[in-house]
Amino acid sequence: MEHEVQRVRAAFSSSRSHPLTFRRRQLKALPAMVQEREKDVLAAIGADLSKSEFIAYSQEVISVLGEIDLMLEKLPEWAAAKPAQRNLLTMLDEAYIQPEPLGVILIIGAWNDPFVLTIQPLIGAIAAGNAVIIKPSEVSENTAKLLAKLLPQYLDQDLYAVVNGGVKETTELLKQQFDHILYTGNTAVGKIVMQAAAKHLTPVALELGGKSPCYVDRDCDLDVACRRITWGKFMNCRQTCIASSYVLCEPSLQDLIVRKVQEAVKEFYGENVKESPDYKRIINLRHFKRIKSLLEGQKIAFSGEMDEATRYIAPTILTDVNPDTKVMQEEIFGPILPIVPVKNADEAIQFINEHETPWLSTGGVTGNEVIMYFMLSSLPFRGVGSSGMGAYHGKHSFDTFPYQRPCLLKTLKQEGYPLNSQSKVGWAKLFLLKRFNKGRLGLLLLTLLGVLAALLIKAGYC
Ligand SMILES: NC(=O)C1=CN([C@@H]2O[C@H](COP(=O)(O)OP(=O)(O)OC[C@H]3O[C@@H](n4cnc5c(N)ncnc54)[C@H](O)[C@@H]3O)[C@@H](O)[C@H]2O)C=CC1
Ligand SMILES: CCCCCCCCCC(=O)O
Repeated sequence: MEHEVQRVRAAFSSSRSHPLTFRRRQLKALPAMVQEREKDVLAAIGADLSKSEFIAYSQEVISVLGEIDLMLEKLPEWAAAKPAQRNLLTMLDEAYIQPEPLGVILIIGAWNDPFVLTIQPLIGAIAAGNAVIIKPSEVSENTAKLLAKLLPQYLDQDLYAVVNGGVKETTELLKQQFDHILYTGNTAVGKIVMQAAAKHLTPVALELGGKSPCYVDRDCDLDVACRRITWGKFMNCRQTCIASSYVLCEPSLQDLIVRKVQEAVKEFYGENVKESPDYKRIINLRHFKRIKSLLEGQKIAFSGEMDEATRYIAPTILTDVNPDTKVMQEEIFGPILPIVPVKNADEAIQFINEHETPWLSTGGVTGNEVIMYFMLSSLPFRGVGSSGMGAYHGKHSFDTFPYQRPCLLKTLKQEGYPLNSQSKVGWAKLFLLKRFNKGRLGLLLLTLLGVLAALLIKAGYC
């Protein structure tokens, strides 16, 4: 492992990942890979998560292709140095902010959307000029193996490496020094990642899990609301971190919501959900048993059907759910929709605020919608509090993976050091502190004085 990280670091030290032409070439290789090996990519995702080709493409491939197009279009603008505002003391100097590659980035992916959650951060890291070690989740092993096979065929093999393996390998990787780590996965492991990173003072972006509350108001269009909740909640068997976890509504709406979600399930997946090609399975037996245990003692208003042999859990709705039960305490990450009755919107807000983040301070918010903000690259994809820190997608990836290096290139003419006299400190105060040059007239005078002083300095009179 150490050798692999050193190999990638040596490639980064050669600086060949820096030029924009190189970054563009690497970025362009990714859609080529997706196009030429589309069948393999969709088959691997399908084998891991039983997603049909249509669904795998729309959930995992489209946003990757969109992200690459955006990066290619915006790279020259985002990577360019940005002029910084100068003050009277630096009027003759050059001041700018230059986005610089950080170095070697570690990307640790999760299994639930194994392609997009690994490749989308990779795009940002490449665009920002970094070298990258990619650690796909071992749980989605088909996608992990395919990435290890394909990426070296399309990308620079020394700068971008895939490391496969389980907890042992990830633990070993985390002992190495990186310049940034982006981890997607559960909160408990997020803490392990952050502890490991702290040893090297490595910055982290943690994309973690949590609860995503969904409040259904009496005045909303209930048909539309229930269709959207159904789509987000049961897509990928709700193995999606940002889909609604539970519904809060007035008691009088509860039965209506059950009925309308039930209707939408029938419309989306047919009479027999188990036979629907669009309905997925739970990723493994461990998660199947965990989700099953969440139903103990609950009032099941719809379905609850399960089949351990095929890890099938039907879209299931629980009503009158007690907030103190396990299903409301843990992240569900499965197709179970608890409904918790509350008196009104105020009580819903109070309920959400009393629970662990995401509270009303959430990583993201959607109104009249679920999930879809993931598809809009102009919005940062992020958690807050216990659902994580740091953001990526589009420009936000570009603000995460390079660092913004402040650059001040000073003229050689203006030399006033050392600042060791009362009069020099007086001049510095006058030039730098607003409260010493209050009032428009004073400011104008001061500006004129500054310009005059600057011209005199430039002309060599001082
Ligand atoms: N905020 C976000 O963007 C997203 C968050 N998630 C969250 O991810 C979770 C589901 O993924 P997981 O089951 O955690 O995925 P997982 O079991 O695949 O773990 C994620 C990664 O962590 C590594 N890992 C696991 N245990 C480890 C340990 N003890 N030490 C070091 N590394 C370890 C694995 O090798 C893997 O690469 C859910 O909580 C979900 O909410 C999922 C998707 C998106
Ligand atoms: C139009 C399809 C939208 C798919 C969104 C996929 C979200 C992936 C990240 C997650 O697991 O939370």
